Amino acid sequence: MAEWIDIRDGGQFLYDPTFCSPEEADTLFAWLRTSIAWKQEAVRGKPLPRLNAWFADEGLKYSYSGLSHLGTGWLPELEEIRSAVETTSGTTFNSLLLNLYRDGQDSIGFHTDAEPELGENPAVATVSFGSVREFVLKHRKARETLSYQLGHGSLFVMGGTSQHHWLHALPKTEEALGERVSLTFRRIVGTRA
Ligand SMILES: O=C(O)CCC(=O)C(=O)O
Ligand SMILES: [Fe+2]
Repeated sequence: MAEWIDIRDGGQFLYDPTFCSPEEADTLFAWLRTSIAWKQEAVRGKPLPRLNAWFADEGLKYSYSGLSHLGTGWLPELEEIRSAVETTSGTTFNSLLLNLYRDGQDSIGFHTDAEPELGENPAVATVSFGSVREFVLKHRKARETLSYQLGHGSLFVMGGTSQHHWLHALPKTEEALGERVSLTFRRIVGTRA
């Protein structure tokens, strides 16, 4: 059973490399590639170096890339993963941002997931499929970085005060890598329509 690990300044994470069995992970990865309407979003006119999709509880309002969205519900497959993530992480989630990194040149730069609509100490749970990618956490003030190789079928949860003190990123790499999909579950609070 994966355990929570304390990091500097009240941050916490949990890593479960065998969250999905290899067979489950293969099936879900193939399903995600073909069943999700992936879109390249642009922020201030600049295309993001990855593709995205969103799901949220029906009627839930949230903003993303500067646009307001209204949740329209879940697909059964995603609901099943959400429920397993909730059990392992001991947290509940009402929204999901999916990322598709097409190759090693797709990435996400250092940022926090500290949007006000996620509340004071948000937990963000990431399930990974496909190519193994490096996930880096960097403390805002101390010279400390933590690096994890997020593998096919793994679960990584950031919790506690992580989003106040730590930035995270999925750096570009020159390695010839195939696709990776990440499912990032979040809980939006206090914005119900
Ligand atoms: O793909 C990942 O593992 C990280 C994605 C991320 O940080 C985000 O979507 O906010
Ligand atoms: Fe993030």
